[in-house]
Amino acid sequence: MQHTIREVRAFVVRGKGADYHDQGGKHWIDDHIATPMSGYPEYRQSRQSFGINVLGTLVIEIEADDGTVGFAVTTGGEIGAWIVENHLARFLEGRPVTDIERIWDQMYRSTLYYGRRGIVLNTISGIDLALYDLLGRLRQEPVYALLGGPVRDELQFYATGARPDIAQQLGFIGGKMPLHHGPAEGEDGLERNIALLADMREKVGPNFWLMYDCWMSLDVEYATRLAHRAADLGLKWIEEALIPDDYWGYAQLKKQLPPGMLMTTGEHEATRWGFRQLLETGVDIIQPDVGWCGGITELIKISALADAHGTLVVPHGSSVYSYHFVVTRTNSPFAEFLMMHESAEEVVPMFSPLLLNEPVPVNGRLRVPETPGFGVELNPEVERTRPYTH
Ligand SMILES: C[C@H](O)[C@H](O)[C@@H](O)[C@@H](O)C(=O)O
Ligand SMILES: [Mg+2]
Repeated sequence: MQHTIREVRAFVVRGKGADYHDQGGKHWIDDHIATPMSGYPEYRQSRQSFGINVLGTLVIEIEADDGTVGFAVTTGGEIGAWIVENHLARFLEGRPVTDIERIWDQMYRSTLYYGRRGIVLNTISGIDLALYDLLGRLRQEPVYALLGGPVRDELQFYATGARPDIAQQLGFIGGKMPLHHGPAEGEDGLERNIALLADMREKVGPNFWLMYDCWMSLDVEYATRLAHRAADLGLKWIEEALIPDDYWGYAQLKKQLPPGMLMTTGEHEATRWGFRQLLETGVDIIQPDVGWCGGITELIKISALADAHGTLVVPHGSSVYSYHFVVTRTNSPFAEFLMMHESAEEVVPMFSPLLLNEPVPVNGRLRVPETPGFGVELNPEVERTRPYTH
């Protein structure tokens, strides 16, 4: 039976949730982490000081003609809600739920004059994810079954956070740390970056994966020096060393890295075109966020392009939205789990407290639940507002 879309609704949630950088108190994720703003000392201690958490969470609900509601969450807040209600809803309401490709193409093409990447693609991603959630609920199938089914029984994860030593004890296959010091802090900062890595290598032994996430904070020269110093400590990959638009810098960095060290990036890239340009740099692993790159519909295309290049796709941590995708792709052998516990010492749901039934890895592994859609529900105790209607 064909179902049509009755209404699209957009809500905003403030605090934690999908805008996972929006944490309070003393959280490892906001503790002097190197960023593109680190050249300004006043913005060096905290990423919230320059606004990493200004957007907030965007919640998108899509209701079918029989009352079934699919939803998804992403980073987008009030700006995303405005785009949904005032621009994109027109391409969904009254249309078959299965019109996913046509809806995506119209959302992308109709926003090209002000979109292409960033908040507009976050919003398009959120709508696309909500459509897949709705379709899964209508068909009573998990999203991974709509994507061709699992190619592995369970997912294995590396953990991102301040404590790779604890991640090792918790059964993860590796630990990715945020880089704390960028070029503006000179040789002293570089030595401190290396000292932290050396200390962690001492704690985890020679074989546990250790990675640095540079969050767009470096230049080619500094990243090259850091990589060569870190090679002796077995750094497995250097992540997002440069700003996303510097494809030329990434191509240069890839040529200058020590043999065997991987170059990874992509969480702030979007669309098959952006990733085509990134793949031409020789990047070893791309890390699209399914809530930011264009959703499942676009990530399928990005992943196939990467597969043809022999490039792995390990999506940026985005909870169930990446798990249902990764489990169906042969070139996604493992996934990321972001440790959102404030000291990264415990496994807690990534988007907590926003979602009910949000699964987490146990001993670094997870069987994706067979529950219809993405298998999660919105927590009714989390306050949300609908700032616009149409
Ligand atoms: C840990 C990093 O600084 C970011 O906060 C993180 O969101 C992202 O870059 C990641 O790869 O998990
Ligand atoms: Mg990253």
